[in-house]
Amino acid sequence: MVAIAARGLTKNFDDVVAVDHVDLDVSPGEFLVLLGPTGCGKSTLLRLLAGIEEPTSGVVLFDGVPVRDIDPRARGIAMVFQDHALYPHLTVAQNIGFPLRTVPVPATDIGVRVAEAARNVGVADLLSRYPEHLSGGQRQRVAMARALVRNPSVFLLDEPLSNVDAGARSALRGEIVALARRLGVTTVYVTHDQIEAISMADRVAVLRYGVLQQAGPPAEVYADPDTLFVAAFLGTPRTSLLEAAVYAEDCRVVLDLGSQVLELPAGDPRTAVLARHHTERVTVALRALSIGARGMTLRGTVCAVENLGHELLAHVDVGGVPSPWMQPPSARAAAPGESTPYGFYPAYDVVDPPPMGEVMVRVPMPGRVVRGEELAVGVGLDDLLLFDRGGRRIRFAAG
Ligand SMILES: Nc1ncnc2c1ncn2[C@@H]1O[C@H](COP(=O)(O)OP(=O)(O)OP(=O)(O)O)[C@@H](O)[C@H]1O
Repeated sequence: MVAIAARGLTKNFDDVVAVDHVDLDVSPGEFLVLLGPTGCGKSTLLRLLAGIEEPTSGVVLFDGVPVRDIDPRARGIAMVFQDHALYPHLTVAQNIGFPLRTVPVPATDIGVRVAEAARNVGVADLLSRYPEHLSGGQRQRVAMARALVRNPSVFLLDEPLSNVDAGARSALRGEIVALARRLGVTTVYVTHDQIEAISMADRVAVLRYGVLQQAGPPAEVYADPDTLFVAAFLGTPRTSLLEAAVYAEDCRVVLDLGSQVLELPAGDPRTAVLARHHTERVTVALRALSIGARGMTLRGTVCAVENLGHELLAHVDVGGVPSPWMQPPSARAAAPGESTPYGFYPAYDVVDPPPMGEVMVRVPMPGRVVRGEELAVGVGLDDLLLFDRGGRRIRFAAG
């Protein structure tokens, strides 16, 4: 098992800073997921970690040794990409065994290793087939077996499931994690899918414009985001972002949302911390709320209801001012596929605009809520994630 470390890792392509002073450690045997929107530098960072891209500055270390000083064959890296790129004229067995052609392995061992790799990824019964007779998921399994047949110590995967249909994808997620654990390989997995990241990672590292925003266990990064970007990027249903001004007077602190205010509980030491931000504009990030009293109250009108089967999701217009961070590409007449200045595409795009000035409210089944209904929604102090104008978290706890 190998420990991977990035130190001050930077990669420029002309005037594009694809990876910007990244410091990151991946422990031996860890499953780390690089997460971020398209163009944020995930693939470039992965290639830098593999030593196949030369950094503009900084270094990648494998067990303390610069990866560029290690002979590529001795790095023990297996890579899997989005386009599994199998050889169409070779059978599954021949595809899996292909990397062993260049290593001194006795012919009898090749068969054993191919069979073992195939078994590991669940394609042992497909060995004599050709790639054209495989489903997308099966092809990606074969690509993984081909990568693993050399018994690597580092496994690097770049969006391996994006061409796999939704049904096979969720099964493969679990299998990839189980496989990486069983083989004890240090794994770095790239995705722009937050659900994939959260469900697979030991730790998730969120990137935006090449800058590492936060790295930590998924539950921690989700619940305790350091930046507005992380709060907005992680969350299903999407996190609502509302503009507010802080107003503090004596021991009273309110968040002025424009059409209504949230009065924070007086006397709570966490409230006192916020008083230091008197008159500042902040962004309030709210994950889906639930019905019921929670100290503070937001009032609004139900403007849409989604039936998710196990619950209803009410979009409640609270008359808030949507954060400028959330302007969709349509607001700037961006070309399809273009990212916003904040890198939100594809999480927020023209077809599926973000909830503007709304909050999401979960209504458990059997529940009833209809469009046009007035709702009073409870908000607890712990529900509020606040960010300053630079998108940095304002924490209630002192320090
Ligand atoms: N070889 C290259 N030459 C010039 N610019 C590049 C090159 N490779 C990447 N870039 C740019 O660097 C930035 C990061 O690209 P990268 O492919 O690493 O992002 P990504 O997060 O993996 O995106 P995606 O999810 O779309 O694959 C982008 O702006 C991209 O256009």
